[in-house]
Amino acid sequence: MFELRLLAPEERVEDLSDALDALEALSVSVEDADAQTDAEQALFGEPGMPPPKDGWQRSRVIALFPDEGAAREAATLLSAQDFFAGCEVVGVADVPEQDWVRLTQSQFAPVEITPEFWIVPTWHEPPTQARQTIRLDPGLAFGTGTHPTTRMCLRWIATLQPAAPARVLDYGCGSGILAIGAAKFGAVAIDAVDIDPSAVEATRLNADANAVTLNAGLPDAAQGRYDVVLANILATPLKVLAPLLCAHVAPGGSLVLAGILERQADELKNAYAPYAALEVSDAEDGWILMTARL
Ligand SMILES: C[S@@+](CC[C@H](N)C(=O)[O-])C[C@H]1O[C@@H](n2cnc3c(N)ncnc32)[C@H](O)[C@@H]1O
Repeated sequence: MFELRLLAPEERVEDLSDALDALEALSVSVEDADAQTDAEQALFGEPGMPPPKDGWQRSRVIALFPDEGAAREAATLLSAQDFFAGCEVVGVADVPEQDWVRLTQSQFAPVEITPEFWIVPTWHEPPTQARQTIRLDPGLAFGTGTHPTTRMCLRWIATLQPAAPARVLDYGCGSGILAIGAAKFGAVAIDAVDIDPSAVEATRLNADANAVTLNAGLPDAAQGRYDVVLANILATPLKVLAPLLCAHVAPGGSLVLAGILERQADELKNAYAPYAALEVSDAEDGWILMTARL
């Protein structure tokens, strides 16, 4: 395979990517051309959402083609377009054959939640100190343990006492990682719900792979009261869902919310004030975990 390397200002990245797709590039990736320099720009997206921009001030756009002729022809065609103004062809290079599966897998190492609790891809051996593991491979649904919001929820779950059998609701389950974590820490009756049917399917598959019994479904599968209600979504839907989520928490039960940025703490406290007194109980990389006892 051959890669065509281009430089583009931020406002040209979308047009360039669309044109490369139309020219049947096998893949198009965009990187910060100033990465690892003082001019590097951080682009943050909320969990499950794309970053707020299409590219960086100076973006490196790399398109993969099956042969050199196709890569060079794409460079010629693009250079003739009006929207190419301000862009630059850096070159065409041969990409050595690689074991792509192995390369992709090598990017997903086990993730430590606590020194004894780890998320471990199926192609890895669990670390020797792991006493509890969730086996999970990257898939279509959000939740592999690499995002701070998921990790904070899992750290909270790891404090559950195995002696107290708990009915748990995972609202916005994604991959099902929180529901599976709750099962590993003693929960006995677990409902995991999501508006996305592919997340429901992923949750079922991941639960089976972890030998965990749970009930996965669309949101109306959540019924009655639970000892623990977990929801890692985003601040705006969490505010809308406040009465519904709180109505699912049993008296004396716990509400655990994530997907909230530090600066959103007061908005969330106010939205939940009629039902629960939310407190910030963990923080990581600008994200917070908010919990309440009802
Ligand atoms: C950030 S992911 C969290 C996944 C997983 N629970 C975790 O902690 O990694 C949020 C999930 O919530 C789901 N979701 C978003 N809005 C929802 C809503 N109103 N009701 C139920 N699920 C929702 C999304 O489809 C997505 O799978």
